[in-house]
Amino acid sequence: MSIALDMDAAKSRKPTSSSSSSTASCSVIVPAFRENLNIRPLVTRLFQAFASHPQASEFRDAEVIIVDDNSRDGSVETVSTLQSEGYNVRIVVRTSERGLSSAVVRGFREAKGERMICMDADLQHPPEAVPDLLLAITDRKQFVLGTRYGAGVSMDKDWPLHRQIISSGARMLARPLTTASDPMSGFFGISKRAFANADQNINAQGFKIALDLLVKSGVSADAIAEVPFSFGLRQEGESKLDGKVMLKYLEQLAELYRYRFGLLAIVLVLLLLLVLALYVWAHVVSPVLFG
Ligand SMILES: Nc1nc2c(ncn2[C@@H]2O[C@H](COP(=O)(O)OP(=O)(O)O[C@H]3O[C@H](CO)[C@@H](O)[C@H](O)[C@@H]3O)[C@@H](O)[C@H]2O)c(=O)[nH]1
Ligand SMILES: [Mg+2]
Repeated sequence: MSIALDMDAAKSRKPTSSSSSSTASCSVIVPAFRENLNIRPLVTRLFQAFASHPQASEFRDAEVIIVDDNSRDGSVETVSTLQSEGYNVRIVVRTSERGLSSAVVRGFREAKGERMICMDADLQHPPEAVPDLLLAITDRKQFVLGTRYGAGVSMDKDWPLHRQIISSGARMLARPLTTASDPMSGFFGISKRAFANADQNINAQGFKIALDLLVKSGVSADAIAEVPFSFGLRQEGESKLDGKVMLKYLEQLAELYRYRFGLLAIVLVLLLLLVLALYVWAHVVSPVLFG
């Protein structure tokens, strides 16, 4: 078996496909770093979900692209075995770049599908929800967001409290940029066309690529579909989110505020600071000084 670095390791078809793999109606992009143990269950569950969907023919040519940052943990070999079993999955191994968002962008650029989904490798995003997410991308809805805050869905009760708090804070800070309920979600989809609109301006730092694309693709609020899903627990391995990722998010926010509001961003920040100062004065300083 040959391992191609920074290029497709190989290609093949999913077992039930009878059509050419040179075109794909749908692409599923999976950023992955040290996810070998999750790759087989992810890929087999995805193709099972396509095959058993009432509109299975829509997914005849579906492809899965794993964008791996040189994990060297057996992921390439696992993909190769899956290919030999007939699954239309390939792996891009990047050797000179690192990072979740840039991996996703690379996958979107490689994708053949008109409709594209991004999902994590660790099975926190249910593969069974992918067909409906893909179908939610239409001419009118160019963006689909898997949301953890919709009716009837829940965060896994074991998701750590500190992650829930960080996530809510991050969501609040993004409010001025988008009306979407869960712009922090790593489970989302975009049409090739909307992605092309954003491509020149993407900031592929950090983890929050959906937010960047929401702002830069210029999709209007009514062109965003939302599909609730239950956010599960990572199956194998460890989360890669750390303090550095959170800092990158603040940098990204500053850039997006500038992008969206220009000079007004500075006024907005000053206003926020003023409100904060007034609050501190009224609730902390004034009671101490004047009783
Ligand atoms: N190629 C590549 N993939 C990466 C990298 N860092 C993380 N990934 C992959 O990106 C996916 C998500 O990484 P996790 O480390 O599992 O992130 P998380 O803490 O669970 O965060 C997820 O949920 C957040 C919402 O709470 C999302 O905001 C975030 O984007 C992500 O989906 C996994 O498939 C992981 O292997 C990287 O540097 N390179
Ligand atoms: Mg995870």
